[in-house]
Amino acid sequence: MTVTRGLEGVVATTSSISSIIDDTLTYVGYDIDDLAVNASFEEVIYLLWHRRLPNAEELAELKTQLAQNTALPPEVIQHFKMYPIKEVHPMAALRSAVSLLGLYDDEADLMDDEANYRKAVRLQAKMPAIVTTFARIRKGLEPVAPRQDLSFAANFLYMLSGKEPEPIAVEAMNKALVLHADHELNASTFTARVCVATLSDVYSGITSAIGALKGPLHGGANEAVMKMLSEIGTLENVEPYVRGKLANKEKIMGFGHRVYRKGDPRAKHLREMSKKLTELTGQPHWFDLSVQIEAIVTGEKKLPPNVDFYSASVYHSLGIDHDLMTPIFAVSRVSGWLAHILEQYENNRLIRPRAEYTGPGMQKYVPIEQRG
Ligand SMILES: CC(=O)SCCNC(=O)CCNC(=O)[C@H](O)C(C)(C)COP(=O)(O)OP(=O)(O)OC[C@H]1O[C@@H](n2cnc3c(N)ncnc32)[C@H](O)[C@@H]1OP(=O)(O)O
Ligand SMILES: O=C([O-])CC(=O)C(=O)O
Repeated sequence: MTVTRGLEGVVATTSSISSIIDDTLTYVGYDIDDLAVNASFEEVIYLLWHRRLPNAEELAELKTQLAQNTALPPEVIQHFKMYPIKEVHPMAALRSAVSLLGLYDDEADLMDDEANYRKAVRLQAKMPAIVTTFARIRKGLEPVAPRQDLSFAANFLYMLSGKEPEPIAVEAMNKALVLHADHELNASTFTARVCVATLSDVYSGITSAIGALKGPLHGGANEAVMKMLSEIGTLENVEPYVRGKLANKEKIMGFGHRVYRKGDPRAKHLREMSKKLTELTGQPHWFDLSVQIEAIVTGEKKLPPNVDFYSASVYHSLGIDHDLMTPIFAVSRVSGWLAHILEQYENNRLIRPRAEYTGPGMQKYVPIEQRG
C-alpha cells in the first residue's frame, strides 16, 4: 500500500463545478478574477448549480425562490435560546441548527433530483437567517426579517444589524460571498461528498461540511487571523511576534495552501477591499499590520496569504463580530457544497479509501481477571 498523508495530490473524483489549474481558480470555466469584479452572488449560485450563468428571467426566479424560503421554523429560533448561549461558538450553533432544520423538512429523506434541488434552495436561503438570528438572539435582540428589495449580500448585513447597509459594504460582502463560494475538493466539500456518497441526505451532508469548515486549518482560519491581528496590536509588535512564531515552528494563520504554490488568486481582491474599507472606517492599522505580516511570512517562508488572511480585516471593518467570520464563509460555501452534493448523487459511488495498519500484530483475547 502507498500512503499519501493528507491525501495530498490524490484525485478522488471528477467534477465540472470548479477547477484550480496552475494557480488559476475557475467556477465552471469562468475565472474568479472575472466573477469577483462582475458577478452577483446569486448569479454564482445559479452558475454552480446549473453549470451556466442565468438569463435575467432565471436569475429573477432564483431570487424569488430564495426570498420565499428564508423563514426559519420557530423551533429552530427557539433552540438558540435553550443552550448556554454566550459560550456557544456560532459555528456550533450553525451546525446544530442545520441538523435541526432537517427535522422540520418533510422532504428531508426524499432522494429524487427535484426534491434535492428544492432542499438546496431552502438551505441556501436559510443559512443567512440562521447566522444572523443567532447573532442577534445572543445579544438579546429580536431577529430581523429580510427585505424583498435587497440583494443576498445586502440582506445578510441588514438582517445582522437591522440597518440598511452602505453600497460599499454591500460591494465588499458580495465580493466575499463570490470569492468563497466554491473551491474544488477542499476539506469541507470532500466531507460533504463522503457523507452523501453513503446515500445519506442533504442535511447530513451540509451538517458534516460545517463541522469540517469550523477547524482553524480550514475556514476557521479567518477568525484566527483576526485574533492574531488583535494580539499583535501595533506595528512594532509585528516583527517579534511573527518571527517568534516562525522560530517556534508555529503556523501563521491565513498563510499557505495545500494546492496553490504561487498564491491564492482570491487574496488580492480581499487585500484591495481591506485597504479600502480600513481607510474608509478610520482604522487603517489593521491593513498596515496585515501588510507587514505578509512581508515577513512571504520573505521568510515563501508562503503567500490565502483567502482567509485579508478577509479577516474586511469583515472587521464591516463591524462583524470576529466569531461570525467563519459562519459567513459557510453562508457562501453552502452554495458550493450543495452543487457538489447534487453532483455526487448524479453519479454516485461510495467513497471508502484504505488505511495501512500500524498497530500490534495478532493478539489473543485475555479474560479481564488475568490482565495486569
Ligand atoms: C479556506 C482555507 O481553508 S485556506 C487555508 C486556511 N488555513 C490556514 O490559513 C492555516 C495556516 N496554514 C496551514 O496550516 C497550511 O498552510 C495548510 C493547512 C493550509 C496547508 O497545509 P499543508 O499543505 O498540509 O502543509 P503543511 O501543514 O504540511 O506544511 C508544510 C510546511 O509548511 C509550513 N507551513 C505551512 N503553512 C504555514 C503557515 N501558515 N505558517 C508557517 N508555516 C507554515 C509547515 O510548518 C511545514 O513546514 P515543515 O515542512 O518545515 O514542517
Ligand atoms: O481548497 C482548500 O484546501 C481550502 C480553500 O482554500 C477553500 O476551501 O477555499
